[in-house]
Amino acid sequence: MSAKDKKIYIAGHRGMVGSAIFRALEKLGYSNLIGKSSIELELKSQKDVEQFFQVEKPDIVIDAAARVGGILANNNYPYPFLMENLQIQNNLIDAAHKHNIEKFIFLGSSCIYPKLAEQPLKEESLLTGPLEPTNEWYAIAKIAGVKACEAIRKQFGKDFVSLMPTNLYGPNDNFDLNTSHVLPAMIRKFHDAKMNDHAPVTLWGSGTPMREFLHVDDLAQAVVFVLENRMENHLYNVGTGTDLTIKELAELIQHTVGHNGNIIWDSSKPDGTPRKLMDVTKLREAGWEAKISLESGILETYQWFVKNISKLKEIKIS
Ligand SMILES: NC(=O)C1=CN([C@@H]2O[C@H](COP(=O)(O)OP(=O)(O)OC[C@H]3O[C@@H](n4cnc5c(N)ncnc54)[C@H](OP(=O)(O)O)[C@@H]3O)[C@@H](O)[C@H]2O)C=CC1
Ligand SMILES: C[C@H]1O[C@H](OP(=O)(O)OP(=O)(O)OC[C@H]2O[C@@H](n3cnc4c(=O)[nH]c(N)nc43)[C@H](O)[C@@H]2O)[C@@H](O)[C@@H](O)C1=O
Repeated sequence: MSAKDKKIYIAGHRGMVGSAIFRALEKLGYSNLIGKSSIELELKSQKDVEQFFQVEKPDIVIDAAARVGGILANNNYPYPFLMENLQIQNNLIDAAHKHNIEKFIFLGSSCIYPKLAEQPLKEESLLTGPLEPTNEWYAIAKIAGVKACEAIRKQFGKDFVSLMPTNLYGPNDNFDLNTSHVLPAMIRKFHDAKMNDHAPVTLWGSGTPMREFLHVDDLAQAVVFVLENRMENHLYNVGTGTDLTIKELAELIQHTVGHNGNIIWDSSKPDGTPRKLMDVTKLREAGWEAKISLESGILETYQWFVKNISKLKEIKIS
């Protein structure tokens, strides 16, 4: 069977990451892709996941399903960020193992690394120090996923790989101001303020933390690369290798959107980790690197936001 005819299940295919992976594979001619919404398949249910694997028998699984959110959502809802992520990934990883899936790609996040780890963050820094408190719940779930895939690889020699992307953005992002990450939040806040006679925009924290941003279509290319190659290691960072301060990001988005008002920094909101720049040497040496500049990525995402403003998703957490 040609690789492009293999049955590939993309868990979370309606989300920002899953939909980008789906688009990328479709464009390359992969003809047997499956996705299920959370209404069609509740991934927290072990029974339902097991039944799905029995019926569908996928060859390859990409896990882009998770409880995801920005700094405030992570800080305010520790239980779902820990428990839902453990449940979803445990069910998928264990079913993939039992059903002898030939390749499994697990998506985690740069927050798995210790808060004060040496920068740029190398894969070897995992479990060398305390985590950032605003997202330790989510990070612990993701670390468990990385370790489960590593254990299966070590004990059974199976091709289970974990990718740790930096902060992502792009089409189908979450623009809900209570639960979103900073980049979509800034697009929405500056756009709404521009429409409101260039009213002031309130942003969170001090503006001094540094973050690295990767366009989700670049991440999708990294996933395709890992899908098409037998990787030497179990864990790879995915990023651009460059970062900027939150204040610099605000200025870039303000300029792109065309807002002329003031920016107010709300110091009652958390800054989170001071810096989390990825060392992407391992994946670059294997043959992948990011291509989309932050400037062009933000412009394209802003255009997508304006076009889709009436049908944006709202992510509520309880
Ligand atoms: N966004 C970011 O900045 C970053 C994301 N990542 C990782 O990328 C992955 C995807 O994130 P992203 O695309 O941003 O997240 P989204 O919130 O956009 O998408 C998550 C997807 O997971 C599905 N899902 C969530 N819970 C369940 C459930 N209980 N049962 C079935 N499906 C479920 C949702 O399905 P439905 O829509 O049908 O409800 C949704 O499609 C995650 O693993 C995340 O950790 C890593 C680094 C940064
Ligand atoms: C991907 C990653 O995402 C999260 O970590 P984070 O990077 O800290 O999250 P963030 O994007 O929400 O914020 C980045 C910075 O930006 C500042 N900030 C300013 N103004 C707004 C604002 O309006 N909204 C938000 N959300 N942040 C704002 C904010 O105060 C912070 O200093 C984790 O959930 C973690 O689990 C994870 O994996």
